[in-house]
Amino acid sequence: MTRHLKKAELHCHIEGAAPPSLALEQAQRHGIDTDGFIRDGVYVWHDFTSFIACYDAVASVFRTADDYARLAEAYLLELAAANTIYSELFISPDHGEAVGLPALDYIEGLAAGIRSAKEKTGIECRMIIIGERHLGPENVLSRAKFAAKLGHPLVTGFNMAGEERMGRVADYAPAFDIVREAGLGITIHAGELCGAFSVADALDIVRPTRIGHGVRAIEEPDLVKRLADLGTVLEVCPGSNIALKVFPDYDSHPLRKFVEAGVRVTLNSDDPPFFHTSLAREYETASTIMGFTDGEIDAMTRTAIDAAFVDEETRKILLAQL
Ligand SMILES: Nc1ncnc2[nH]cnc12
Ligand SMILES: [Zn+2]
Repeated sequence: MTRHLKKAELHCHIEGAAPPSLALEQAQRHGIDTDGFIRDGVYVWHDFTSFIACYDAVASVFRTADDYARLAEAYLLELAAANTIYSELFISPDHGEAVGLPALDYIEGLAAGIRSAKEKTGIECRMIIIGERHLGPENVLSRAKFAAKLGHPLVTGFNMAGEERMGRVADYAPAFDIVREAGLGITIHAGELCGAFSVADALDIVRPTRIGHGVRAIEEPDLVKRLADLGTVLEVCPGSNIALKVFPDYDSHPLRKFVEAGVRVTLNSDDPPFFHTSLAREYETASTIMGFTDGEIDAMTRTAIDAAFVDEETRKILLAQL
């Protein structure tokens, strides 16, 4: 039982956290037909490409700042009810803009939801701006420039997500140079759809403190050692990896091997309802299926707080709660 354990999450995409019930309500409110992407109350996709198409369709039912406030608050209240003290949300203003919602309104809507959840439960939350890799280097660069200039107290980092098989990390290097210069925290999706070379590229070129997934680094023992030596934190999302068939089953999942090799790891849900999971379920799976002790799981939560993109005063307050 992990119900009693304090929890923290570094890797969850906000549109990917929308339960189908909320997406259906939103679709009804805006008169959008959901037959193409929700069937029998379940999101419809079968591989990474169709997952991204489904994600984009779900995102399109959130159209106003209030819609995004509602979504962020609902997700954070669910996390807080599961004993979660900290959440980092990946936000992609490109999804707002795709339905005519300006980036600043998108962010202010999310911020309102975050503030409301904090008032109700005390949960602390920060936003990480996403550049979507499949929108191309120019798009990611302009999103990085936007993030660097924003100066919003709740926006503390930058990440690149999306289609990892498109281009090489080097194509996106200028975007990361800009956000690094601006002092934002940096994390990047790598080693999920692509192999160890993608994680090595990320380390060489982006020099992030954290990597989203990173799990396919396991294919290269020297790279695993490099991650351990550098202290790079992996945002591991086991349920997502199984759902997307990065690994066939939990027995083949490398989380335990990373821990044994001294790599710093955290537990995350990624896009919970798409993958029939939740942060609470990831914790429970780590315990009951992957065999981690409460002490080992607590250590992952502590690692998440240590690696969180927050100011040191907030980190101290969060650590004191563990
Ligand atoms: N698992 C994932 N990998 C890459 N991009 C994503 N966007 C949302 N979920 C993602
Ligand atoms: Zn992700």
